[in-house]
Amino acid sequence: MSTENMTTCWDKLDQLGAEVSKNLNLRKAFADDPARFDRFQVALDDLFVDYSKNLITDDVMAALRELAKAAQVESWRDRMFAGDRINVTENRAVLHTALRNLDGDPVMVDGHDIMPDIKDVLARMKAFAARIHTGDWKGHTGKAITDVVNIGIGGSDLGPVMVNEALRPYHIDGIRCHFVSNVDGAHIVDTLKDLDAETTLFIIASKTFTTDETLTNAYSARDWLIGLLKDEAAVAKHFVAVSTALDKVAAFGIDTDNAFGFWDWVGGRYSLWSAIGLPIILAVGYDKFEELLRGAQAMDNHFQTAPIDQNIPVTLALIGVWYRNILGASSQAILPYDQHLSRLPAYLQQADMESNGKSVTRDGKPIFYETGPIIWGEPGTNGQHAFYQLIHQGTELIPVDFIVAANALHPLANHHDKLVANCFAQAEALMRGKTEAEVRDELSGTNLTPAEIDVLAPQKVFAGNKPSNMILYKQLDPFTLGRLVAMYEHKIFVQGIIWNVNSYDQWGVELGKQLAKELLPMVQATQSGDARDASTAGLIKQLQALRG
Ligand SMILES: O=P(O)(O)OC[C@H]1O[C@](O)(CO)[C@@H](O)[C@@H]1O
Repeated sequence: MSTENMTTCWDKLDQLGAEVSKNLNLRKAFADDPARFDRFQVALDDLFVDYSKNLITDDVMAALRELAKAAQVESWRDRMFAGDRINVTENRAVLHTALRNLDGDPVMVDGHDIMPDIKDVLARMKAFAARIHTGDWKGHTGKAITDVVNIGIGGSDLGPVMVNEALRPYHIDGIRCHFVSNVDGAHIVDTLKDLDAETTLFIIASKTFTTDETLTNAYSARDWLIGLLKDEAAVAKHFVAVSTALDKVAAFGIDTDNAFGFWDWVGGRYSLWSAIGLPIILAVGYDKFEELLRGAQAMDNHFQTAPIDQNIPVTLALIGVWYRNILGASSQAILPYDQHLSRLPAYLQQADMESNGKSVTRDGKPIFYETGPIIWGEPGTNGQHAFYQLIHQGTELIPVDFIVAANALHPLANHHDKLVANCFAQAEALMRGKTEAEVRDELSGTNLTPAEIDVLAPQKVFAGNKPSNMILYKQLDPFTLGRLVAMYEHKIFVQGIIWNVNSYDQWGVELGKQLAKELLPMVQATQSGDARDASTAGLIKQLQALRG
């Protein structure tokens, strides 16, 4: 990318930012321009994105698209899909897109077509899931499996958790999936409390098979099982693994015939499409998993072929850059009006913040501009009764993604109508606000005194001009969920290119892991903590005192 072109683009955007901050009033912009909604929208079939309620003008969008061109987003995109090693710090390709390239061209890594390997693992997962679902796979005592416990953390947990919650209406009867991630023993103890060892299957999911939390939980699960079934041989029928490190799987004691592999070109937070998706297949069946992959593939095709001005991930990414770098927003709210998407914000926290929470460039130079925003959110309407106050009347600029389905997958149509009305109402309220004149007009009909009105009126003013995207689709089926998740993956990719960071490493998680290892013997009181900094040493002493 040419730094000079980028600088010219940023200068132009800065200038537009000053103009927009001063002059753009969204309520007026809609009143003055009846075509605003028609102009600021992008779609992929029924997946529709209204971005007209953003603090943008045609000039802003044009300048942002110039920025995308200057950053060579399209050629980086093509390099990613082609298997170039764009994860430079780990010298790896980034090919989660190949995992859903179900009927596409061969994808080559080091001269080897990876598509047959991908299809082979899919076929093995399909056959395994069929054995579980039909009861053909028996536990150690000859009973069929009723409960599956996925033990994993981060990317080996959040994706399947989010998808299994999102696809709850598609769950197969007779199989319950549970997820244990936290090293806090409460997580596994609470989960296992109501389970029957004879009918429980554990999936140990870890890309590296070295993650301490996962191995600690895996060993506790093993102890629990052997303790109840009184036979070490039981492990063979109750433990399977998902990993890129099949040698370590074998060392743990799981037969590699019962292991499902994936590859180093799949990033942990991009891995739900790989064997990491096994709990999804067990929960909803292989065919629904394939629909999920096909949805992601549809978004991949769109991302690769739609022109920049009609490209959903590119558009969302550019609008995010506009808020982050020009208008000074530090966070992005993800507000799905869908109870089944309750884990989407947590999933996107890892996807986005672990990818773009960086402060050096791909080639190791310090960065002097803002990169990834804080991602947060909760489903509506619950959030309305909690934190929306701050979005409407607080001092932060918080761009919002509203996400909602036109149709519910449950029979309570009146609930869904209210849900959608609330979702649209929030987007409208944020945009239009309520002026002091409007508030005073309302209060004039009450029996408040003029002095009381003077105090109350400013409290009831909504500044408005608060931005949001509305992401609307027919229904939350596996295909749509696949499109939605891939849309965010590619949004994150585009932003990473513009910010010149490597979105596919995560060195920022290492220091804490290293220090936890050092501190463990001090917490266990087998080593003195006195040499640590005064606060840490003091905390260790205080801990020992409290333990008596
Ligand atoms: O699948 P693994 O290797 O156990 O790693 C789990 C998670 O840990 C991380 O490395 C961060 O701690 C994530 O990137 C990853 O998803």
